Amino acid sequence: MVAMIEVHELTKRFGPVTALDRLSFQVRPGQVTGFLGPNGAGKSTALRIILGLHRATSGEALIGGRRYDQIKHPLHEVGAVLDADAAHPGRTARNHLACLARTHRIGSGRVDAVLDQVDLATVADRRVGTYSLGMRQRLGIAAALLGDPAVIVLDEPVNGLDATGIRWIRSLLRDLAEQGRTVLLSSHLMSEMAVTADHILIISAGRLREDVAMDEVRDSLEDFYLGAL
Ligand SMILES: Nc1ncnc2c1ncn2[C@@H]1O[C@H](COP(=O)(O)OP(=O)(O)OP(=O)(O)O)[C@@H](O)[C@H]1O
Repeated sequence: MVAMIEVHELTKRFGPVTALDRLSFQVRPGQVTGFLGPNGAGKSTALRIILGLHRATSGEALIGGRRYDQIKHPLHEVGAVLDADAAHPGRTARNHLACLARTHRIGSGRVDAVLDQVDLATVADRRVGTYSLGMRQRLGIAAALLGDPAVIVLDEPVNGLDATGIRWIRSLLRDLAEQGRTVLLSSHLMSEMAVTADHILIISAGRLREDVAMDEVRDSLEDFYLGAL
């Protein structure tokens, strides 16, 4: 189930704006990789191209050697959390996950498994509209894990979460990486990356500035980061 993310010379223009400028990097299995950069650096754009939601102007992004649109059963291979509000507020969490499972030919037993994994089992029959932000984040993660994917991509997963929620996500991501999965998460928070990521990719103005093991820079991360921009 090992799969790498490979980004080759990715360029994305929105009219006159160059959001990504020949961006290249690889994300390896078995570790948490942090995708770090200031607001507007191009992080979300790159993640959206990796996940087939934007088309690149040039270059390509591959998951396990294939573009997202070439993957036959994407939920089985890639789990993504881009937006905590993807579920309809009138639905229960269980219902939301069961529909996703049915649509993607995932066994219904996975619904209970992921509800347990994200600690929502006791509230699974409540409507999502009554959930806190932290609970909605957990539900987004449950949906991403439903197909037991080897690759997990999260855009700013700790935004708006309290200390307990942040610690919970951190330990979940560590567990997923230890299981040999490829975990990529974006953030503009260096402090969060210092305790979560094994490896960091720093981008600014759509270009890769650094690609480095966290152990090499942890002690001076702020200086390193600001120096890289
Ligand atoms: N759909 C779009 N249309 C036009 N410009 C866009 C679009 N999406 C992104 N951009 C521009 O591309 C650049 C990169 O934006 P992006 O959202 O990828 O950055 P980011 O690193 O994710 O930032 P943030 O941390 O603020 O989310 C910005 O200049 C942004 O304004």
